[in-house]
Amino acid sequence: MNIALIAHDEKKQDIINFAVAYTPVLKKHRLYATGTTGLKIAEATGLDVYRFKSGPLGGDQQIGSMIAENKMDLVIFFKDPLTAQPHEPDIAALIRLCDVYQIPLASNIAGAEIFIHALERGDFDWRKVIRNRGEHEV
Ligand SMILES: O=C(CO)COP(=O)(O)O
Repeated sequence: MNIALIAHDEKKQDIINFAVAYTPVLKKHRLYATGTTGLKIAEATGLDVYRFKSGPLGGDQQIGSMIAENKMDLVIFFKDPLTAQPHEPDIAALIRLCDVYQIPLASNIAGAEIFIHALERGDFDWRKVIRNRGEHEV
């Protein structure tokens, strides 16, 4: 599975803790991240993470582009609900594309923990079918 990992600054420690706790699961998948999030996860876990640009510099849009191309299976995006971001339109666009293409999105650690167990159980294997068809459902 291709998994995107993203966190705003106030949530970076959450995503590091999450990635450390679930390194054995995450290492079985292809990981993508926005710039700073990816760097911090790689440093903390040793996981191989493909890093896009930092969020405010277009990273959310790059991940959105992968969704539009049917190349992203799961998005874990720990948003900071208490701080205004300079790139709110990009964040909204990424979330919107998850909804357009039915891509599972966890926006906090509580949801992400459920996702990771679901991933282990194979609950997201339907994504392989959709991806291998080469086109989205919509
Ligand atoms: O801003 C972000 C997501 O909207 C995250 O970007 P960074 O991972 O580069 O901090």
